[in-house]
Amino acid sequence: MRIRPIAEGDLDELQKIARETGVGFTSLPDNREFLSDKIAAAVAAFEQRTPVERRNYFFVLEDEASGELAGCCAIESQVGREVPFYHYRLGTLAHSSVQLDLHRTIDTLFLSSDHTGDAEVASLFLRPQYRGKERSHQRNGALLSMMRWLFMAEFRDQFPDKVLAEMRGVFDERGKSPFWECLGSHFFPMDFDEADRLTGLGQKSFIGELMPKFPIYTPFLSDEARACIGQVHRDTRPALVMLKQEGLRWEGYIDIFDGGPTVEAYIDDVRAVRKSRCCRVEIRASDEPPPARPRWLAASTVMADFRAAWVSHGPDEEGTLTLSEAEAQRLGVVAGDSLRVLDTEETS
Ligand SMILES: CC(C)(COP(=O)(O)OP(=O)(O)OC[C@H]1O[C@@H](n2cnc3c(N)ncnc32)[C@H](O)[C@@H]1OP(=O)(O)O)[C@@H](O)C(=O)NCCC(=O)NCCSC(=O)CCC(=O)O
Ligand SMILES: NC(=[NH2+])NCCC[C@H](N)C(=O)O
Repeated sequence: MRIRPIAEGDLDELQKIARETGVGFTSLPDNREFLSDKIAAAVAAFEQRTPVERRNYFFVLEDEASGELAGCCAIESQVGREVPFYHYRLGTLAHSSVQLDLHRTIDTLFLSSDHTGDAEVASLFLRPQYRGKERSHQRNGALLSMMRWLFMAEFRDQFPDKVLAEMRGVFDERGKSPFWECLGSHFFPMDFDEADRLTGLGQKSFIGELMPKFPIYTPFLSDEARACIGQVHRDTRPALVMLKQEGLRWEGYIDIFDGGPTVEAYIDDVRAVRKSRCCRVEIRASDEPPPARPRWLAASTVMADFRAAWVSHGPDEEGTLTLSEAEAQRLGVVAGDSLRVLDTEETS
């Protein structure tokens, strides 16, 4: 399995993935023209033809044996530069009366665009047949999620100080979002799917304009809606676990439609950004069977034709990484090239 930038020829496969993503997966609506534009924008980003603050790097995970796309992920260099990027921030208002000797604090949602200019990791999706439960030895989900930190560490000067991720919120068994039903639907007369589709197509700001701007006291929401605040969709839990392991935290920002949490960090504080390092490649003649659970992640140090994959060993004390022929080919390197590596099991 290897990661590479998306290419023009991937449109059919990307559309298949878009159909599989399901409710609340905003960034991949099943719209061929949109997906085609997304690919073109990504190709231009990897070729560094777009300004650094407008780059949407879109990666795919490719099954070398079948040529099939197993999944995808993305990094947006800066959000909210073209259209406003809204959240609700969960804050506290204190209400007190000295005369009555009463002091109350009430949770309140404030409309914000505090994350304007931050980078975003997004669009993390692995087809079900490639997920942990089916093929636990391959750590495909971790490869997709974590390779983005190697990319950001390598091209650090092209990213801002902070990074965020918006997580899919909670939906009931009928696919309805209790948060949307209680809040958004009063201001925008359509179901969540339609609002989410418009958002994915880039029209979130226009919907955002119509959402309530004054602070919302959460006791006015239904119990079901309140219970969604900061909670994620079942299928998104592994994605959140992986981000938290890298040090991203929920600071009280939520999605204005489904209440899903936004997690964030300073890029320089992200564990994998801090721990990854460059090494020089050597090639060995013999092949060995891959380890039962790969721990070393390697990625290109060049942007055009970027690659990332698991490798069976880490670098030695001199910083030399010895790869098998197959690994070198997978990563598009020859002896003497450099790669960025990460020990994914190294803690803190
Ligand atoms: C998120 C992924 C790609 C993850 O892939 P897998 O399911 O194969 O993951 P996995 O290898 O089984 O697990 C990854 C890590 O999470 C841990 N883990 C797995 N399941 C867990 C659970 N239920 N609760 C807590 N932890 C769990 C494992 O220990 C593992 O770490 P170790 O390997 O270290 O043991 C997939 O589940 C998926 O496509 N989900 C549906 C789409 C989705 O909701 N995507 C997120 C949307 S939100 C978004 O895109 C923004 C976030 C982002 O871009 O990162
Ligand atoms: N609250 C939400 N539903 N946010 C969107 C989450 C999905 C994911 N971050 C994406 O890029 O599509």
